[in-house]
Amino acid sequence: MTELSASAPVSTPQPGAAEYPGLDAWRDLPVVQQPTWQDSKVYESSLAELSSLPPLVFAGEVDVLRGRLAEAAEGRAFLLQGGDCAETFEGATADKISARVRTILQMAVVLTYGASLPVIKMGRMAGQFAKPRSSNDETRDGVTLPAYRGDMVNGFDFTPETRGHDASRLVRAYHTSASTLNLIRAFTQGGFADLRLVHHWNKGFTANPAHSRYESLAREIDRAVRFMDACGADFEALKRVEFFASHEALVLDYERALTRIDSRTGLPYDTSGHFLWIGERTRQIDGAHVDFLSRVRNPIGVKLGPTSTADDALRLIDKLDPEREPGRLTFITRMGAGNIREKLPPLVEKVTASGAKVLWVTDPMHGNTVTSPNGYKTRNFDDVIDEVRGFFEVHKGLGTFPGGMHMEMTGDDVAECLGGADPIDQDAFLDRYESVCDPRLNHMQSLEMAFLVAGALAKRS
Ligand SMILES: O=C[C@H](O)[C@H](O)COP(=O)(O)O
Ligand SMILES: C=C(OP(=O)(O)O)C(=O)O
Ligand SMILES: [Mn+2]
Repeated sequence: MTELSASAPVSTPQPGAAEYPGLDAWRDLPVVQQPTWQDSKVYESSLAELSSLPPLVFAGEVDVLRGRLAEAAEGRAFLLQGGDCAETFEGATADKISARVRTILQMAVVLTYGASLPVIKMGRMAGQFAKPRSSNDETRDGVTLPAYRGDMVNGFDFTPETRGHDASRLVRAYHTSASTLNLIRAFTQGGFADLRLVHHWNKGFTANPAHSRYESLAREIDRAVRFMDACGADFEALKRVEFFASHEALVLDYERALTRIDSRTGLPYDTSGHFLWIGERTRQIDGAHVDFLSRVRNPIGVKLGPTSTADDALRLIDKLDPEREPGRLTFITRMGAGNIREKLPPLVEKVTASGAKVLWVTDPMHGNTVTSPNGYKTRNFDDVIDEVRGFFEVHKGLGTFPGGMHMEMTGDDVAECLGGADPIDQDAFLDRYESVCDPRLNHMQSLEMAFLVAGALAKRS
């Protein structure tokens, strides 16, 4: 875990923010990866505005999700969590959002059908606008500027104006999340996600091995659906899907301003998303992020990289899930393909022995980032697959449940990760590398991954 020195934000409780004992305790703790806003007046007024805006998600939905994740922690469901490394304001278009949702629905169908397990569908969407970085600065051709930290903080263009930390972006992040979530809700509740459209989701994508495989699976599902239809089955349940929104809870002022007291329970919920996770760079046990998230009712994830010890995991459980409530805590392991078989077993063993019921999820992306010879941040599809295989092997060996996967993926035909059945090579990066942060699996690589995981899940039983 990289430690950056804390750059203390100008941070004070905002008028109108929800009152609840302890919600501001994080302000007195060491904090890393926070913006240094350039204008304190804009900062104050942006937070005051955020505090008065409606919640993005409803606490009741958050509770439903906690129940679903509890099922996964018990081995009766599987979590599929995917989306951009960094969403952008510009990228929040109907086409791009629908392609991502479609791809997640397709992956979910592959997994549900192949593994006969309910799949919890969750986007790294509608809020994934802030990035932790390994360096505060970026240098290009001898010019050094602040690193890009996500559209919630600064812009990607390499100019001093754009790279300044502008707090009015917090409000734009909220509105972009709201419109993204609105479209997701429309798609998933308004007919687009109807399982009878299983073929339709594949339209517009070029023919290649994963797509043909998907087509034959869709034909099988179609036949089954027609059969059930002829038998007079009720298809209401197939018309809509549950889809949850998640992001890394990084900029604590934003998360705090969107925290509300639920009128039903009187408890605080961070209403910026259903599920929030703490990143590998901000999971310090005595730090601000862990403290703040310990105080909200949402289900929480924590990324665990290769330096994580079993003791770290146990202390995180004590702090974030003292009641040992299934569904409350998810460990998202991102060890790297070369490490997972050695580093994961002691963590899983000790956590299991402690009696805690956490959900184990694999993020096979973040431990496998490399630079291509032509200078792009990339990942080899083979390494990503190898980490997934390692994750399944370890859990099989220990008799624990491999409960989900966390992917950086997109519905578009980009070229950012190397390899796959219709292989991407580094020359393709020149035209089709679009990510502003980490490389994502493209539509086809994502489907291919879903087939692989469905096979591994099916083999378990
Ligand atoms: O997802 C994010 C990246 O892994 C993280 O922002 C670090 O990236 P960097 O090493 O390019 O800063
Ligand atoms: C920064 C990320 O991951 P990690 O905290 O695991 O490095 C991320 O998920 O984009
Ligand atoms: Mn990333």
